[in-house]
Amino acid sequence: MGVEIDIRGLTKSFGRQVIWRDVTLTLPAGEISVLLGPSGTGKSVLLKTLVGLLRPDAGSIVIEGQDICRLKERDLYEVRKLFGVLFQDGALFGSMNLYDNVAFPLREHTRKSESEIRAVVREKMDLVGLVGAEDKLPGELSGGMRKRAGLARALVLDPKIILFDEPDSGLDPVRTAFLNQLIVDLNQRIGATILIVTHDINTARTVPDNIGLLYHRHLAMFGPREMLLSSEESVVRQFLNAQRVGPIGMSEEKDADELAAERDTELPPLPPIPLQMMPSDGVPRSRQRPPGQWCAENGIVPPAGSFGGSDVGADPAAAL
Ligand SMILES: Nc1ncnc2c1ncn2[C@@H]1O[C@H](COP(=O)(O)OP(=O)(O)OP(=O)(O)O)[C@@H](O)[C@H]1O
Repeated sequence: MGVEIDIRGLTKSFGRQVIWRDVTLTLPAGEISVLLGPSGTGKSVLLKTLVGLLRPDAGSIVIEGQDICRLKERDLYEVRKLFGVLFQDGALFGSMNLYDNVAFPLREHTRKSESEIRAVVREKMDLVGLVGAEDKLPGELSGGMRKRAGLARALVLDPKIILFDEPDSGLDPVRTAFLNQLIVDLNQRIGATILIVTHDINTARTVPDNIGLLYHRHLAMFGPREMLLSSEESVVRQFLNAQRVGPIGMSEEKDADELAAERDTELPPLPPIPLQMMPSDGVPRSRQRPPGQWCAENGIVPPAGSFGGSDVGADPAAAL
């Protein structure tokens, strides 16, 4: 089962460049969260800070009662075992075949015998649909296969937290849909806490339980998927609906003249909130909320046509 990550007042600068300040959010245990934000807003820096590869200037990250920002390197090494990280390109060793790549963390961090390692590698390769490709070198694989191999390797130590850095980068929409399904199925199966950094709006709208948006050196909003998808907050609305009208410009922020020029531009209505992606077997994940529940509980009327026209508050399995 996953663990909660409690982030309070996190601030990070490189020299005089403030990346973000006072970032506060809780990643709920066992839920899937997505982090969005224009390029350069420090999403990857946040992921690296979560696994202790970068130290923040201020703030805390509490996991299982320990503030990892205050841990010594030796203790951090133990905490890192809670994490599985899928980097953008899979971060595989080019000279090792897939089997050895996936076995690597087990050989480095455990005392398992080679036959035990074989069983774990086979299970994870099976989970990501790569059985039979064990002898291939990373260079012989497509981008999607490399990502899946990277995911198998991220899973071998049975992580309680899985971080995905742009899992959809370089993938076509079909492969992205398959990978997203794999993430949802994985969450259902092992209950890990998952954080996905992505630029893919479709992923952000359909996969997570929660969405966060980094913008202008702070966390503009973080909360349940339906809260963000029904938000009238201009930056959230612009980003999640991929619109040009709004405060985000080509180089992050529009200036006063640009904003004044579009003051009278009428924004298109919010698009319907789509149904959340279900696990392949149609059984809702343990932390999955029925469609429309958040809106109903908070007195928000979702945009017309939301949830595929299903009844608000209906059982997600029934909505398929
Ligand atoms: N180790 C570092 N030293 C100095 N500056 C850094 C370092 N790592 C990142 N930065 C800077 O931090 C800022 C945020 O980078 P980051 O890669 O986290 O952005 P991002 O939101 O993930 O962008 P993208 O969506 O384009 O991947 C950038 O200006 C980058 O140059």
